[in-house]
Amino acid sequence: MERIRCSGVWKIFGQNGNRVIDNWDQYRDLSKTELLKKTGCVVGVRDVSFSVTSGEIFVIMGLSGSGKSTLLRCINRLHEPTRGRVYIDGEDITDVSQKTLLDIRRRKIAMVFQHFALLPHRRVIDNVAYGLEIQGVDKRTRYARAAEVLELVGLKGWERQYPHELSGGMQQRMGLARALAPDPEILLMDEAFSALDPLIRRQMQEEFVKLLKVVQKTIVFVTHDLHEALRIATRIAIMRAGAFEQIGTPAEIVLKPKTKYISDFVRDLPKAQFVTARDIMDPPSKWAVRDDQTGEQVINKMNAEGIWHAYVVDSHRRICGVVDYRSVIQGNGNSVLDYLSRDFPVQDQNTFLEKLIDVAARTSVPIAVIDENKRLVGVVSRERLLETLAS
Ligand SMILES: Nc1ncnc2c1ncn2[C@@H]1O[C@H](COP(=O)(O)OP(=O)(O)OP(=O)(O)O)[C@@H](O)[C@H]1O
Repeated sequence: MERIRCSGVWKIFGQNGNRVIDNWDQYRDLSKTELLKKTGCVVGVRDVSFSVTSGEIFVIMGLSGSGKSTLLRCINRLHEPTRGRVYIDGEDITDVSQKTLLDIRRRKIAMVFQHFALLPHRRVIDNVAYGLEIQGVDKRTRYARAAEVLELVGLKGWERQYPHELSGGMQQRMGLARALAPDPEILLMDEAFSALDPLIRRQMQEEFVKLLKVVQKTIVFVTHDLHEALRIATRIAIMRAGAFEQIGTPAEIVLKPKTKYISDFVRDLPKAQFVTARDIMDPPSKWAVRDDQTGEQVINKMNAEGIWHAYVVDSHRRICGVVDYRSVIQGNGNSVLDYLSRDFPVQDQNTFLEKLIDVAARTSVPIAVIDENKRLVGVVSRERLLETLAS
């Protein structure tokens, strides 16, 4: 379900921003400084359109000054877009009164910043309950909820400490707990993990992704760190000079950069750490045969697809085993089950390329890829692995 939609959003800082937009062709080739000199304006965001669906982690990534924070702030109108529309759950929030806007923000949207305002003289649990207090939630309910979200972010046992008694990483969790307490549907996060040192940061990223599997939220996450973006994103938008240069899944960004700018960005990345089985697998239909088929039918299928192995699945798409071309063609069994071998490599669809390479090195059978219900969802062949590595 679509939660957020930005349509042709511009943010120009300075007077007469609309005039700059109307005459953009005239200004597009100017540097930032030249534009400022000529018009007194600075481009924050330039004609950006995208939508984010429920459950997504949409990461806006780009170098300093590319417009990430400005765009994020346009989503909840902390910055008033100069032009364009922003829809939250289908409602055009660029067109609502200040009162309605405040109400939408309070009910649906929370923001998490790199540095958030702690209340130093209040205990951790008071800090987390504070947002609910402002909303007029009664004391018992807000403290029960605060305790619940503190447990969720791994801070159970720290409720009665003061913020300064917590490490940076724990304070960041506290910030997250505070944002989660009112149960917002949308979280806007601006460099939320940037203050953490690398090891803790990585741990936070992993926990964050895990946490989001438990609490379904829609996230827009700003970062200047490409590794962070690739690790946590469902989709990434790379910004450059106020505009989107490319939007795509981490694998699309890494494997199919659309412009030289992006390919320069991703050139030295260890691809194998960001591409998963899901990104490169062939569809299961190419490799799967049903357990009630005859040997002849299976050979026909293997000939047609040009494959040496076929995975045999039951009516629930669960794998029964694998058959290889030679044994089926040389054999005289009736059913494909007569040739079944249960010795095959199988991996979860989220397995990273680096692990798949290890697995492929130990077997000649293509790797079966399964989902959380253990159903065959694809196959990664040796050819596909080599192709990906060479790309
Ligand atoms: N309040 C403002 N007034 C004038 N110009 C601004 C304002 N806020 C941002 N800008 C300009 O808009 C452009 C985009 O800034 P923004 O802060 O969104 O970039 P960013 O990608 O978030 O950068 P960083 O990673 O450094 O925070 C920059 O050129 C900046 O100078």
